[in-house]
Amino acid sequence: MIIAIDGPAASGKGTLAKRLAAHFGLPYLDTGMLYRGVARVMLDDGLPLGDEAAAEAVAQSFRPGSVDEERLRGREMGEAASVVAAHPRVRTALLALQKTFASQPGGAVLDGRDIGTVICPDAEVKLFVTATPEVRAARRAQEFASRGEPVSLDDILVEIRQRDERDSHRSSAPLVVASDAVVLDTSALDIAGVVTAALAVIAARG
Ligand SMILES: Nc1ncnc2c1ncn2[C@@H]1O[C@H](COP(=O)(O)OP(=O)(O)O)[C@@H](O)[C@H]1O
Ligand SMILES: Nc1ccn([C@@H]2O[C@H](COP(=O)(O)OP(=O)(O)O)[C@@H](O)[C@H]2O)c(=O)n1
Repeated sequence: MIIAIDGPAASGKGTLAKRLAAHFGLPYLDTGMLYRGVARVMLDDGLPLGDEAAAEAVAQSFRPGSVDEERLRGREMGEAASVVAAHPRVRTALLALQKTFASQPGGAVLDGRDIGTVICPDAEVKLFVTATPEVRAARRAQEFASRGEPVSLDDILVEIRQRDERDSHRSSAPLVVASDAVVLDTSALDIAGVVTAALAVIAARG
């Protein structure tokens, strides 16, 4: 079974994806880490994020796990990832790796922005996980604070809105709800509630 999870920043995609992967014993790929990784290498090498050809070259040789995850989770990395992710050639360069991961025997869980629309259009289960920008900003602010990176809630809200805007309006694989996805609004749900709702959707799909 392939479970495709998409949604905007800090909606709880990764949290749900990990829980479902553990529940069903499936491998899990956080595809956002690929774009964060490409952006990290660009920044480390002093390359401008807007240079599509350079970003494509980095993406073509990028190996998941080659950059310490801690260096990908920082506040500026979500924004930087969203800039390189808007380059069509970067998306093409990362396509095969994601499709190969998804085609493992037994299936897989992937989360990102275009899993149900581009990477796994035939996934048995497609979930679009969302929450209000205010709730998502509060969750992310708490996450940064617990990592020792305290931030202003207002600043995080502005950043989340900017990222939503860029991810939803780019020409290549924009963030949209797949026509056959089930939308899970997690604004008023705790993590256990989201997992229960997702398992109910999966059970209903047989
Ligand atoms: N339903 C929820 N209620 C409260 N906090 C949540 C919920 N889902 C996720 N979180 C927390 O919100 C933050 C962002 O979640 P995460 O799964 O990383 O989101 P995404 O992968 O969509 O960016 C994390 O700190 C996570 O623990
Ligand atoms: N499948 C994906 C995954 C991420 N991305 C991009 O990568 C950025 C970071 O993704 P992420 O999933 O790690 O970000 P969060 O939702 O965790 O904040 C997003 O804002 C997107 O621009 C994408 O374009 N396609």
